[in-house]
Amino acid sequence: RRQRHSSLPLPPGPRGLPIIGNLRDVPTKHSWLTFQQWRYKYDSDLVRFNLLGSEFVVVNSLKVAIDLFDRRSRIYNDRSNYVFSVDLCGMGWLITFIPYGNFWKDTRRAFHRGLGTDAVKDYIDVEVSAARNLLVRLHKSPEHFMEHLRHMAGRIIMRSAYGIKVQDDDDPYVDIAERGIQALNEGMNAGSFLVDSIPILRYIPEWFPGAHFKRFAKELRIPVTGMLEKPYGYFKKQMESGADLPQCAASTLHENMMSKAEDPEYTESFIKASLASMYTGGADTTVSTLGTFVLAMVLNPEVQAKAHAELDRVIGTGRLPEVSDKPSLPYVDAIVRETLRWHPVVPVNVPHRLIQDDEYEGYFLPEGTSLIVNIWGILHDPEAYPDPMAFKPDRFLKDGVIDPSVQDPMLACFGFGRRICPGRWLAKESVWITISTLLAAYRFDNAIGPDGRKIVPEEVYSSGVISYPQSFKCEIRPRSAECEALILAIANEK
Ligand code: HEM
Repeated sequence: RRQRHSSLPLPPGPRGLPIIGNLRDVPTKHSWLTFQQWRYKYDSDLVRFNLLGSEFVVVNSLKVAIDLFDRRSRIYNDRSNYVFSVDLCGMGWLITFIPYGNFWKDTRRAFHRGLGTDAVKDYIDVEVSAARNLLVRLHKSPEHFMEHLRHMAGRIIMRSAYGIKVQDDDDPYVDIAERGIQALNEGMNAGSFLVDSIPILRYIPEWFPGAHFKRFAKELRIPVTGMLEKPYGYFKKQMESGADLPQCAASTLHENMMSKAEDPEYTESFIKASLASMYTGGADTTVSTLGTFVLAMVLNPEVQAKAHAELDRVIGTGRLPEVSDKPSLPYVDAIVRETLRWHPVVPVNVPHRLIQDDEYEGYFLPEGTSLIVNIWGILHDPEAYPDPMAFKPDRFLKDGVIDPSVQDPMLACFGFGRRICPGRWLAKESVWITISTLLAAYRFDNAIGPDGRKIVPEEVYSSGVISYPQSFKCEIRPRSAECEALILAIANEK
């Protein structure tokens, strides 16, 4: 029991039981729905709960998230709450889990140099070419659309991070990265995080009954380390052999940082961490966003028809939009915003750890508290977004243009403070390019079941850190003969 240093109360929240705290109150699935109910039940934007002695506070409003994570960023952006479990699974290099400190700052700096605001312009061609490749793959096997989206995301990141041109099928580097991501997800779900709440578990030998999580964590280290080392190894080999390397984050970082490094070993360690974090942070998030887009189009044919009408009017049929067309396509822009809002990829972010006692609006927040932002809750606040469960791009428009008075979902969906998603520039660009390209070429409809009736996909989402739409069936067809001819012409360009 910690000594309290304040007479102020803690934020309100459910009463817990001795030792386990609120373990039974926090659902393991779709926790964001419960967090939103708590907001109303306790009439507070800050709700507290306790898990096995660890204090948590859920932030349920944009204003509070900005006040704490942006305005008090020095003390609200640590992540040392996972050091033991992360070390156990060999994930210590992943930016998301690096505690606030010099290694994290250097890794983020490298990320910004490689894929930050300015650098991202260099990869527009990569994103456009990946979106065109997606059109061709969809034409061949539309039923495997989720796999094609995954391939496209891998293609963009491998090329922009390491300069690797991914093969059309069974690419070894995508395979390594995918196995690494799967291992990371399994590690996060396997209970290894218990060692952070109950540190004594660290000393339990692997053979001890119930210590299977330790053996499991050890197995995960192989794919997780492969993801860090193998693509980087390829890049380095190419570089050392004097091969003609395409412009990529790895080459930018070598030019700008490695060549001037006082301690090359240390510099290389954070460069490698930033590059591998690009794939880890960028692949699944992009796939989930685009999966949500396809689901939204199938469930909302009237929205799709409006987008098609806008594209036909502005750029003409049988043509693909270019990035420079963006300002003339406000309805497509509104669809991108609504896709990011409707089912945010990260509904509840990975907790930020508070590094010193603090007070906010009459509540005491003790050092060591883990703060979670209910991103889903913020993006489903009926005051900001009336009828929040519906997919309505029109909510962002007024007189045919984007209405600046409607809260941009990008203010919340990429997180907050110094931990805000460093890949958001790349993500924003590639999501817009892919959505506009898909809308220009294809129509998404309900699949027809064996009984001849339309199959209406359910809006069911997974519950991990990254939330995905459950796999669903749909029909994806070129919008017209002209569009089909365009897709076949792209296929023949190769
Ligand atoms: C639609 C796509 C994406 C969404 C919605 C998204 C969302 C997020 C969110 C909510 C966070 C947590 C921020 C916080 O803790 O407050 C995050 C962190 C992160 N994202 Fe993204 N992201 C996306 C795409 C990407 C891409 C394309 C990359 C890489 C190229 C990336 C790399 C990362 C990394 C490395 C972190 C960890 C940052 C840190 O802890 O310092 N993300 N992202």
